[in-house]
Amino acid sequence: MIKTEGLSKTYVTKIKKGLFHKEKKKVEAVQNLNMVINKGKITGLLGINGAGKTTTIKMLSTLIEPTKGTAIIDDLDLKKDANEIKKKINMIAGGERMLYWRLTGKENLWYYGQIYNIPKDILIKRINKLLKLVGLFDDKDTPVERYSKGMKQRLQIARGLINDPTYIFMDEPTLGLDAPIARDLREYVKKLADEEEKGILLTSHYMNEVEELCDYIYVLDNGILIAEGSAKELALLVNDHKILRIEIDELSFELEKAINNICTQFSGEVKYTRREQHAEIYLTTKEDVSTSIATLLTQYNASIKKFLSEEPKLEDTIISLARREKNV
Ligand SMILES: Nc1ncnc2c1ncn2[C@@H]1O[C@H](COP(=O)(O)OP(=O)(O)OP(=O)(O)O)[C@@H](O)[C@H]1O
Repeated sequence: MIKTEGLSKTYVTKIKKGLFHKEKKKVEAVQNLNMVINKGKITGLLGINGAGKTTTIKMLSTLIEPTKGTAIIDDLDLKKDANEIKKKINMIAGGERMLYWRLTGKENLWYYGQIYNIPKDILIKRINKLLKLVGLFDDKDTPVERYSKGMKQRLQIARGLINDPTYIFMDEPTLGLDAPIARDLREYVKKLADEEEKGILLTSHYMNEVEELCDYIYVLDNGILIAEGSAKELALLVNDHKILRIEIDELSFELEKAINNICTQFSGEVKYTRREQHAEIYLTTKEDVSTSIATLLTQYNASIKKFLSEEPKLEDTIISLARREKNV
């Protein structure tokens, strides 16, 4: 298990003021973060741009030192045991960084294996296993410059697994990939947690990806942890209304009046749109009124074309949470 304890990072940069004067500027990128990452689970780290996600991953990967606080990784302390921790972790970033384009896929993995001092016989077996895992075995002797975007990204995953890490930090792993390739990658990520028991920390701008993959989510805003929970739990924190989207063949004024009554009763709002062939009803209420509305539609013999009870989207939730913090 990884447990961060008051993990914090303040960047100090100098900005030019006039010709000869420089002023120090402090950015509190991450403040007092307490978070848990379990083995065999995918933990999400979300936030709008500049929230502190990459900084958190860089600290956990021992690339930058925390200003305050620490993290305990199994029994090791991030600040004191960085060398031991490096063997247990790895980072997978989106994009095409960290790969050597003139080397083949296999040579890239060999190079990174050498950095970790992995014994030759183990490394050969592991490289073959990883190339098969990410579906690149047949292309192992092709230079990376001839790989497609998706192939490069799959090689990134293999590179991130070369030291057989217990914990993997994935920063936007599907960034810029086409939908089918991204879907395949999500499958790999799921497999790593479910079948290989890896503990994964994932940041992503794609909300559907986070909703689909993450067991537990932490939400950062301006470096501060503002919420945590499963996607459903987070949605419940801000979305206190339910949405019903209905389409019927014909909307009589009596039925409209009856729906209005229910709506008033449950402090809701309703919008009607009459079209040539059908009518649309968009209803938001504090409580779930789907059963009452369905009963009403049956009573009035309405011919129902669509009846959708919508779940609040995680993206709306994150934006609402961030707004709630700023009181806007
Ligand atoms: N090396 C640095 N020096 C100074 N400030 C930095 C540095 N790196 C990041 N920052 C600042 O720290 C804050 C957090 O940045 P970080 O990159 O961790 O956020 P993020 O959530 O990953 O953002 P994004 O989604 O845009 O990648 C931002 O205000 C950023 O400008």
